Amino acid sequence: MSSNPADAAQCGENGPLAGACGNAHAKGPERHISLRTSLITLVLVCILPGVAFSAYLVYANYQLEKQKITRETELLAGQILVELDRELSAMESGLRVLATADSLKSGDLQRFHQTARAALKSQMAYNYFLIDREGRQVINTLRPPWAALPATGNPPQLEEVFRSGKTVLTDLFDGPVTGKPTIALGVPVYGKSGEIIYALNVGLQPDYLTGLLKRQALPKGWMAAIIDGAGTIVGRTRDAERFVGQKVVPELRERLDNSRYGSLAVSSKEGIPVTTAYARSALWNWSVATGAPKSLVEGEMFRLFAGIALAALIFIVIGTWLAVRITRRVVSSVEYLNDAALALREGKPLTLPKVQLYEAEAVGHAIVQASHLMAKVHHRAYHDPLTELGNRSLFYELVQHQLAVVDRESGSLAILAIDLDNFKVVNDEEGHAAGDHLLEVVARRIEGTIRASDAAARMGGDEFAILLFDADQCSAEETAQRLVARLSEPYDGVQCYVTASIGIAVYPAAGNDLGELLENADRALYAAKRSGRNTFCLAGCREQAKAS
Ligand SMILES: Nc1nc2c(ncn2[C@@H]2O[C@H](COP(=O)(O)OP(=O)(O)OP(=O)(O)O)[C@@H](O)[C@H]2O)c(=O)[nH]1
Repeated sequence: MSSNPADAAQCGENGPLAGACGNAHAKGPERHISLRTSLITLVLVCILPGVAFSAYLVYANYQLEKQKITRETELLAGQILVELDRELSAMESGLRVLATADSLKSGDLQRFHQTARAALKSQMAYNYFLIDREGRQVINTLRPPWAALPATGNPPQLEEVFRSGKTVLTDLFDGPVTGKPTIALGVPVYGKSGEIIYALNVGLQPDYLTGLLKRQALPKGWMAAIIDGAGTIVGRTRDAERFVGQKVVPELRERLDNSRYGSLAVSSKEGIPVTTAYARSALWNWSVATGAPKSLVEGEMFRLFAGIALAALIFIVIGTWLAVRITRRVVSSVEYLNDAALALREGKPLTLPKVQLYEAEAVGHAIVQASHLMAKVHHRAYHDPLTELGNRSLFYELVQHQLAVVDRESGSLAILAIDLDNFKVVNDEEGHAAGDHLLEVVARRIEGTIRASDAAARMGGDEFAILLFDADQCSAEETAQRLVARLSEPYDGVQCYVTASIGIAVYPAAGNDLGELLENADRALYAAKRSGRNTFCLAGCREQAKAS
């Protein structure tokens, strides 16, 4: 309890939870956090690290996936390049065999035309054409052997065949006969004396290279392209018609010029961000590039992030909802318990407070038990154990209280002081038990004689007192008259004749406060005794007793 009555009063006025006030005073100002805030914090503390860790795992997985995809694009670029090299090498071998045809060496170009056309059927080649040392086409399987052929328009790269005698793979150029984009693979044709007399070339269409790419097992959404030595796209898995003949994006071009293989993040010709890998052939100076859209990996990551965010949101909503429910339960239980604890001071037995928590229920039971104990103590403090009437303390409190009411409402009240006559004789002659019994009967007779709204008390020994509410002199005297008569009636089991004397004090005539009223009532009582007992006397009236 607070040592300062003012503080205690203040605590009492602070509402149902004022019980906590005492501690706050004892320990000084403390930081108070509501249960709801604490529980919501708990929910967040439990959920957020899990969310952060999950997000980290998703991000780490994304990085791994990115590395994996980079490796796979590199691997795929290498595989396609091997395939391309193999195809071109096979084509070169066929071309070299064709270059040794007797008809070429003997100069029978018409017969060679037939041989070449026949060879077309077994090759993926578009056409064969023969160029002499002056760069003129002398045979083209796209034209009859006697037809005139363009004297110019062949790619200068093919001149290298005559210079070095090596196989040459040209970049993309517009075929002088068809006017269509073409690639040529040329080998030397040696004459009888061992000099290079022609360059025999096979023409390839970009469709052939695109077809080669499409035969590869590319994961869904991926793309691949074949790039010539000038950085021009010569085959492409996606939108080949649109992009074949165009240069690759500058970033890739730069990388192709500087390294044989590698990877980079770049946007494709369509503007799609792709993880790109490239590999340049050691044989032909051509490259293969493969690309995996970043959205495949990032989309998966964003889907996972969205899933985590949604799950976290659901957990937070459920956790908060539970926290609010638990808070309500705890707070309502604490309020009920607090109300019950405050009601203890009234000294009335309580019923179990309405609590929703098992732990609070145990406290509630303890409070109920305490209330029963308090009620007993309270009853004992204010009641006479023998007669069960109120005792002196209760009587004084009642009179004090009623005097305040009467003053406010300009009413009246009367006090009757009663003392049994010759009661000692009962004790002496019939024993203490008989005396006790008689006192109990006297109490019941007093209660039966006054109004239910009046109050009777045993002041001690054989003395009783009565507070008559709203009583004036006349009604007080009538009541005293009835009491004297009732108490003088015989008592079962008691031989002695017992009567009672009564002193009456009417407020305000007989005194202004409790002390004066009691004193005057006692005086009147002794006046009644002096006037012969078994009668009553009004305070302030000189022994004007009325015999019953
Ligand atoms: N049986 C019993 N006797 C009590 C109790 N309390 C007091 N007494 C007795 O009650 C008597 C009261 O004394 P008095 O009032 O002087 O006796 P009285 O015979 O009534 O005398 P008057 O009032 O002058 O008529 C005493 O003998 C006490 O011992 C009680 O609780 N039980």
